[in-house]
Amino acid sequence: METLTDSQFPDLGPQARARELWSFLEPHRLKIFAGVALSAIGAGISVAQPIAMMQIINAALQGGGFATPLSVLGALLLSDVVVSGVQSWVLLRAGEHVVLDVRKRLVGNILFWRLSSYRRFRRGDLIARVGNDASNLRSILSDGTIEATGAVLTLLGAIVLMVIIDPVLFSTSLAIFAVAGIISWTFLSKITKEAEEANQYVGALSADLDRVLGGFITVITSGMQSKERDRLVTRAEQSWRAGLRAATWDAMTTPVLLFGANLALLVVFGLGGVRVASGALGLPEFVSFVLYFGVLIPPVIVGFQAMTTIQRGLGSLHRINEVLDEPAAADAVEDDSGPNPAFTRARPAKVAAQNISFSYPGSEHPVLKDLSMEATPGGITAILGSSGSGKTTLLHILCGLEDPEAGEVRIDGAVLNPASVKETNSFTAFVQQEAPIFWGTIRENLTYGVHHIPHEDDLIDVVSLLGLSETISRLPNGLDSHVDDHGVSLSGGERQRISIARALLRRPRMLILDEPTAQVDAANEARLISALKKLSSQMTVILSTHRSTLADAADQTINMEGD
Ligand SMILES: Nc1ncnc2c1ncn2[C@@H]1O[C@H](COP(=O)(O)OP(=O)(O)OP(=O)(O)O)[C@@H](O)[C@H]1O
Repeated sequence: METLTDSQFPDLGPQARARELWSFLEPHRLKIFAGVALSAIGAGISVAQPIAMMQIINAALQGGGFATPLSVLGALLLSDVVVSGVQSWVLLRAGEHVVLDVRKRLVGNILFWRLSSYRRFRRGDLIARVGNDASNLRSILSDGTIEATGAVLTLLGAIVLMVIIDPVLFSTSLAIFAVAGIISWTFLSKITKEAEEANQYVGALSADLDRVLGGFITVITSGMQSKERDRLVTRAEQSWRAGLRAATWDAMTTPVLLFGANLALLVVFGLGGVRVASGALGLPEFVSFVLYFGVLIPPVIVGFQAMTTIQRGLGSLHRINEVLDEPAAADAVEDDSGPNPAFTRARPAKVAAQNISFSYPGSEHPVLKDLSMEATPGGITAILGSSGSGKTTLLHILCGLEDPEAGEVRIDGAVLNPASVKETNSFTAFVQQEAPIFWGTIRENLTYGVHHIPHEDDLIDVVSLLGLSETISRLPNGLDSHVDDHGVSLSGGERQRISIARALLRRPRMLILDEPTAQVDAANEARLISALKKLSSQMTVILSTHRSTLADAADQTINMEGD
């Protein structure tokens, strides 16, 4: 079991983290400033309460009227409740907005990545970043900022008034409190590091779970359930251990502060008593100083607790930014699925590759070396070669999913590059070897990525062309029957034929099929061949295959081994 090392948890430093955090908060600055302003008002109200109390004591000592100071105190208490309620509402809403924004940015980026970016992440880990890590940012605003801003402002107000009342008493008690504060502060960065590590392990747990679910039947039939369970439990324990370490630092923060506060309070009472006795400090001032000290302790504790919440949230920030830093297509905004209607039933694409070479990152052996080919426009070009000879890689390069290291692909004479790939995608249909079926109905799967809702007759034609009519008529709701996430209620051959039907419904100018008959029986293969023969005059078909029948039906064959 691999572990995640320290190098995966770079210590960015508080400034870098604050900058990163601000990039997410900035769009909601008005709500946040409103929340902070309300915090300031709330802090002012809290700080004013001991002053009102001092007025009441003065009135008692001097025999004055209580009515005014009492009603002022009542009004302050009431407004405190209202202001803190509104402030929480504003910041909680801002927190929800931030999470939504982060999720929008994450999915908006991920969906427009190049293939090379997908390979850098595990699928389950990406899901955890969009789910778990994005949610963690909410706590920065909902718990952290609400409490931290109120706490800091109350603290500042209390400090100013305490300095005015008795600077000597204040500086002595502050010195003791400050030592405890400095010690607690050092714990905060440790909390971020441990929280980030815990999140990394949650990501690894999700990725491992995704891996098991993806091959569930293999797991069961290989008798690997216990081993896989242990692996998942180990991931959960790794996250738990990091969480425990964060909790330990978190738990130590408050007691250290409380110890300092209690020590300082003893000094306030001792030294304050001496100063009242010597006449250096009046009794009402001493009482309000003690009250201010009481006002000061909770914000410090709450402020530090809020900082620990923020530190935990920051533990997710780096993981979110890793995803956002991956380059996405520049025009990652509009997604017009399906071929451009202008190309519908238009001429077949001209597809040529000139001297292309390609290696996968980290591999010393090139998969493709100086390869040139030209597909037959309006015909079938079959790519042949042994397993691992690079057929799929070539198909990916021909439709712009991968960029060759050397050489170029030309579509209709124009060089295919990341800028033109969207245009190419608009008239291309690609059928993967794995023939993925999406959660939804058969109809939704057939029309996925099809620009126009096809006429029912067209659907029925394509379904019958691929020999799917009987399969679909057996399903409870025909075309509107539901298939599950992995299409497991369909056979491999049925999945493959539905994927091909989907591609044909796009009416592409360039149809790319990766081993389209790998899971199809002889009768259905013959059916597919005659369909392709019929349709290929309208499109350029490029397919990879190991099957001789399919190769024999092609207008041209290209052997990857060069024979
Ligand atoms: N993402 C990847 N990273 C590194 N190497 C890869 C990657 N994908 C494929 N390869 C390697 O590149 C080579 C060509 O793979 P490719 O899938 O193109 O072969 P293929 O001819 O389509 O094989 P098959 O007939 O088995 O489908 C193989 O050696 C494979 O191991």
